[in-house]
Amino acid sequence: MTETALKNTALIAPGPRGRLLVGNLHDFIDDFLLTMDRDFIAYGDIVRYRIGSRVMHVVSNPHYAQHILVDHQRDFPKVGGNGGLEIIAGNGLISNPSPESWLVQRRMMQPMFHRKRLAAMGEKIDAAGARMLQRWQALPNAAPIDMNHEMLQVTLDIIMQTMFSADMLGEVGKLAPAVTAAVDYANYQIFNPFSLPLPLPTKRNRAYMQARKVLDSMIFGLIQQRRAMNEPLGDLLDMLLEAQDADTGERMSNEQIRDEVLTIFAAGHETTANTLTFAWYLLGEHPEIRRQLQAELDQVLQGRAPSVSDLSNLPYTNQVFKEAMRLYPAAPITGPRRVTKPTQLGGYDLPIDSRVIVSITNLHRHPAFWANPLEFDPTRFAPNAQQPRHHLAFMPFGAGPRKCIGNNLAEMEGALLLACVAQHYNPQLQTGHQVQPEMAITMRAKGGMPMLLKRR
Ligand code: HEM
Repeated sequence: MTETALKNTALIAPGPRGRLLVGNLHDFIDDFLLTMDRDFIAYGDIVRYRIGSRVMHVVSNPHYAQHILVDHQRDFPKVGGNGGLEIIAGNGLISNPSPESWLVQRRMMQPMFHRKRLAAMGEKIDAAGARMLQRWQALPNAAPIDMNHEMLQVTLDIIMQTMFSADMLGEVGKLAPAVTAAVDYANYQIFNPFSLPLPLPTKRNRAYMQARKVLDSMIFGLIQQRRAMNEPLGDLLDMLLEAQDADTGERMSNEQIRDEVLTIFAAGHETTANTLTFAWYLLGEHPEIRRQLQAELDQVLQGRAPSVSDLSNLPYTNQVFKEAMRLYPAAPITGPRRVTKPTQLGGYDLPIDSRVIVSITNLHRHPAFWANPLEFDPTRFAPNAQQPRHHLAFMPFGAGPRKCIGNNLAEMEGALLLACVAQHYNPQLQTGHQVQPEMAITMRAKGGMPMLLKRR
């Protein structure tokens, strides 16, 4: 069929009615995750929304994800100017909307995240896990903790260790609270599109500007200090400084390095921490699965501390982490893409210049691709149990050229931290707490995850 013929037969996708001027914005602000879930059940794999005057579709089918993110990705570039992560990461890899300059950046950064290079950082990850356990040893049995806070602390420790070498960690201690303040501001901006512009000195704006100042001066200081050193330290900062465009030999400017450092900070620790937090909740609710995980750890490790090099011998541990990512993907949607060519998906028209988002949450729970989709069952990922399903029915790290660059690091640290904790503890949700996921740039547990840290 020609494009014109396609257009003539296209239908407008179903979706909830919006309000007069703002369209469906209020649904997203009220509860983004609930809206996506409810409308998927009510309307199906493509749902049409209106945000102000702009049409946006949320798609929840792996075939459509393949079309948008992989096969025709050039026709669906990532959109800039959305606030959110861009506020922190500027022109960093995750938020750069220009396909040309993004490609140069991606080629420069890809080798940093190669499995072999990351394995060389394994000791730093092992050490961060050991530090967490040491901290916990001082607590009494069944001490009440916020598991989300604990997981954020350890993943931040890992990203600090791998990004900056240990001798600089004292200096960068101030970085973490400034990143948290900037992420809070970015999150507020997403759900409050009519908030007062930055130059106006509101309390919130001033707090953000202050955090931004700390981040800039500290990162530029570290870059300057490192450029003056002769010895490479082998951390991510070194790799950013050394990264070169293979074709032109060009290196990154200080501003670009600052943006990439903040991108890796912002994209690289909360995601893994939130996944682990939900994994502890799931394991607490399913003691039989936790016991199976512990049996594997006991058998393979024989009581010694786990290390990154053990992970290839811990298949069930890896499966548990994957299944937690399936049920609670830390990035529940892809960033919005712009439709630049007349497109039909599933018989519905996606108009030019409209936006399209892939719902990772809905793909991961799609009843056509998963048996008992809401059940926590790590054996779905056992090598001998792979059901014939579309490979994008599970895509916690996205797909296509803009797939997560940190996926290997996330899987490595996720499985290692699961092993570290499960070897010694049976964390249990505190009685009476209702777990509710919420969207805050990443998917996180609303109000944290109050648990009792029971020793095994
Ligand atoms: C469980 C942990 C993680 C999850 C679920 C996750 C998920 C994702 C997803 C879905 C995307 C694609 C977004 C899109 O298509 O719009 C993405 C991109 C990205 N992620 Fe992750 N991520 C995780 C961990 C990490 C880590 C550890 C790092 C770095 C240390 C990282 C850095 C990035 C970057 C830089 C991009 C942008 C890639 C590009 O556009 O070329 N992520 N991530």
